[in-house]
This record gives sequence, structure tokens and C-alpha cells, in this order.
Amino acid sequence: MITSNNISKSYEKENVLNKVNLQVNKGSIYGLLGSNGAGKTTLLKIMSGIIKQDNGEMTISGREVFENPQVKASTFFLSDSLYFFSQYSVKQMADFFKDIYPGWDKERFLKLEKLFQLDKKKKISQFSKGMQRQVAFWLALSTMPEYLILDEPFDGLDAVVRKKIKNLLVQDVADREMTIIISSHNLREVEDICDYVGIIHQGRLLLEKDIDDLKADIHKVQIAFREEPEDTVWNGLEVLYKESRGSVMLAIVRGIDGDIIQHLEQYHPVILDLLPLTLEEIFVYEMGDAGYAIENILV
Ligand SMILES: Nc1ncnc2c1ncn2[C@@H]1O[C@H](COP(=O)(O)OP(=O)(O)OP(=O)(O)O)[C@@H](O)[C@H]1O
Repeated sequence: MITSNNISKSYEKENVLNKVNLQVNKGSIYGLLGSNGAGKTTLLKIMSGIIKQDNGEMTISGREVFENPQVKASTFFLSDSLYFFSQYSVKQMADFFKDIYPGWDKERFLKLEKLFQLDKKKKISQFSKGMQRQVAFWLALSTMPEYLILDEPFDGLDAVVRKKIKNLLVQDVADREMTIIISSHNLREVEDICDYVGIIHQGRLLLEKDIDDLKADIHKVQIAFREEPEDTVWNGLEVLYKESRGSVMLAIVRGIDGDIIQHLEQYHPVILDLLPLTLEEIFVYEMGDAGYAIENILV
């Protein structure tokens, strides 16, 4: 488990993180979302022991992160700006990682070679940007990390490779309970793999939620009646938003789907559909409820 307890950090006079509390459970995938400059990279660097917080505690598996070789051996930080030794091939970089990471798995490295289909003898600097990012994933996953910390990991990858990598990540979580935290500006980019999402804004964690709980608790309802409906059909339901589109009424309703259907069926609708919301829609309605304009935060 990764635990950030009241983490604060300033650069000179600028306060970049302000008492951030968050928890990433073992074997889960946590999406850390926020706009440019929100503080995501700073938090991830503290989490991976690259920089030290001014206040608060950052622990992984109960151990303080900073200057802790045990934690570093089980954690891999894939930065948004990749760094490789400029003259090294993939093979040479792999040999270097093999000496640093006790979990290095040669078989995994060879398996992934087939998947990525990149020449391991080629200098990494001679690969394209997207290919270099694939090399970074190839090496990272070969270290068999217990904790994988990813900063904007999908930037510059094409759709096919992105899907391939997401599958690999999910597989490692399922097979060996790897824990992942992923930062992104883009909710759509991470919603298909994360089971938890936190939103950071101006150095503060605005909210964090379990995605399954969120999805189970909020629904888009489309309903139509033979005759002009009364607005009273919604009475007794927790409606976050509603509008009429011709004879069809559309509403965002919080609650258990079975209860909502049972309530609305008493009015004998000719159409009654409960549709899933995208995660972005859920956040807009949830945050709207909390008084924040999420559209302006997650561009
Ligand atoms: N080394 C540094 N020295 C001074 N200020 C810094 C440094 N690193 C980051 N900052 C400042 O800290 C704030 C948060 O930056 P950070 O990189 O953590 O944000 P971010 O959420 O990752 O942004 P982005 O999505 O643009 O990568 C910014 O205002 C940035 O200017």
C-alpha cells in the first residue's frame, strides 16, 4: 500500500502540494488526475523517493520512502521525461537494470521483446519518441516491480501500442498484485484501467473515489410517456440533473438501478432506459454537486 499522509512541498516560496492525503491499495490501479501544474509530478517524485517532502509522511508497504533502498528496489518510476544513457542499446540498458533491481526477470525481458518487436541491439537514442517509451515499459516491466509509478505514461504512443501496454499492466496486477499509480490530464485515457481515481488541483486533493462505487451509484435515465408527463415522476428520487428532449425526459439520478426502475415503472412509461455514464460525466455531476467546475480542471 502507498500512503501519502499530509504531504506538503514548496519550491522556494511557491507552495506546490498542500497536505495531500491519499492511499493506493495493494493490487489496485489509481489514476491521479489534474491540470498542468497541479502538482502530480511533484507528488509522484516524492512517492518514488526522488525528492523529499517538507512535511508529512510518504510510505510504501509501511516504510518511509525517501533514501530507503528496500523501497526503491521494489518500486519503478517511469518519468514523463525519459532518461537513458545516450550511447546505450536496449540490451546494455537491460544489463544495467539487472544489476540495480533484484527482481529483474530475464525471461520476462525476452517475452516482452517478442511483444514489442524492437531491436534490442539498437541504440535507444535512435528510436522514435514513441518507441523509446515502449522501451521504457519493456525495461520497467522486466524489473517485476511491486509498485509501478507512471507519470503521463501514454503520451506519444499510438492507439494499438497503448492498448497493448494497458493489457500488460492489467495482467501484472491480476497475476501478481502489482500496484500502479498513473498520472494523467485525461480522464478518458485512464478510465478503462483504473479502479480508483483522485483529482488534484492547485496542490490539493479535491476528491478520490472508487470507480465501481461511483458507477453503481449514478445513472443516466431516459424516459418517455404516452402523454405529457408530470414532473412529479422524479419525486422521491435523488436527481442531480434533468432536461426534456421533445417527448423524452433525460435525468441523472443517484441511487441503486433496481430502485430507480421500480419507482419509475409505477408511471407506466413507454420507454425506460438506464444508461451508463462515462467517468468524465460522473465527475462533472459529482463535482458540480460539490461546487467545483470539473470541466475547467480536466481539459
Ligand atoms: N524543480 C522545480 N523548481 C521550482 N518549481 C517547480 C519545480 N518543479 C515543479 N515546480 C512547480 O511546481 C508546480 C507543480 O508542478 P508539477 O510538475 O508537479 O505539476 P504537474 O501536475 O505534474 O503538471 P503537468 O501536468 O504540467 O506535468 C508548478 O507550478 C511548477 O512550476
